Amino acid sequence: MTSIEVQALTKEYGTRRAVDRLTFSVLPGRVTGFLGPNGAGKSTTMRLVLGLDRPTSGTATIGGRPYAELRDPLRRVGALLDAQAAHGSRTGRDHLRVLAATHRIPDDRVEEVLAKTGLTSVARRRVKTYSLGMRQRLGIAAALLGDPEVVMLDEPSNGLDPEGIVWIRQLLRGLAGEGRTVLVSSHLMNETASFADHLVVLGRGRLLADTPMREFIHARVQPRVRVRTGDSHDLGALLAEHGHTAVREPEGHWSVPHARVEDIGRLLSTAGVTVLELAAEEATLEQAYLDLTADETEFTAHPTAPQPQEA
Ligand SMILES: Nc1ncnc2c1ncn2[C@@H]1O[C@H](COP(=O)(O)OP(=O)(O)OP(=O)(O)O)[C@@H](O)[C@H]1O
Repeated sequence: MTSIEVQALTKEYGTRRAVDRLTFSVLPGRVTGFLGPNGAGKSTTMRLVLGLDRPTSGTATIGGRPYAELRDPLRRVGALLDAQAAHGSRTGRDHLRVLAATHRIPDDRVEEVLAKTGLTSVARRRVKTYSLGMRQRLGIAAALLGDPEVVMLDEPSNGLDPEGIVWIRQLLRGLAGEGRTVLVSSHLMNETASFADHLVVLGRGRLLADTPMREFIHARVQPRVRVRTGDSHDLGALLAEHGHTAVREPEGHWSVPHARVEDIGRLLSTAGVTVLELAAEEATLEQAYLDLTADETEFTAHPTAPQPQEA
């Protein structure tokens, strides 16, 4: 199957380095989440992979060839970069038929992707009447038209309603399950956590991480046990006797880092403590991501300190 290979890829706009010596691979059979703060270089990298922009140096290839050299590119690579790209005065169906005709793709396939993206009932409407979510679906339908081995989607969940978000998750998992190479950029961490197997994270054009998602989270955020008790016990002292450092949170519960829920539960039960809540707090992708990118964010709102009131 086909991988995307990015090798020492660099793109400068004037004096600004948007992409800085990036090297990574996107492999088949899994969904790779492409993350990074605003302006980190995700869209630029995707544009370079798709031959829409020329690198200053380095290479980006698909199955060993630059995009421009692919024969029948729509059948090899499907991409959604900008959901607004469709012609507003065409119907959704006609937009796809025009694309299909230029690649000798039969009209039956247009009907298939309309059905797959839930657009059959609105296929006769002009694109300018479509909501943002419907345009996203149309962009995804266009990306899937050639039944490509490689699928690249820039912010595909943008504008989708909750049902659409569930749909895209299943779609991405399905594409990877069929052995395709799937690269998806997103700002939504919970979303990305629900569909990605692997992550590539950029900050200011540089590679910050290229790792399986589980490893990415567990290397940065420790799982904790959350406990709330009914008694006014000094839980901190009790847990300290057993080698745990518990922290009392402002909301009133206790957090016990590096602990297992089974051990804490047994310990509290033996001590006769009334337990109201006991849960394993899973580390989240959002925590891990914010930890990694804290210093890489170009646009950060700094809270201003309150100024002394003038008399
Ligand atoms: N055509 C261009 N001309 C000049 N600068 C550009 C151009 N395209 C992108 N840039 C700059 O390159 C940097 C990377 O932008 P890019 O859009 O690739 O980031 P991104 O990670 O996709 O951001 P976002 O999450 O906001 O979409 C930014 O500083 C951006 O201003």
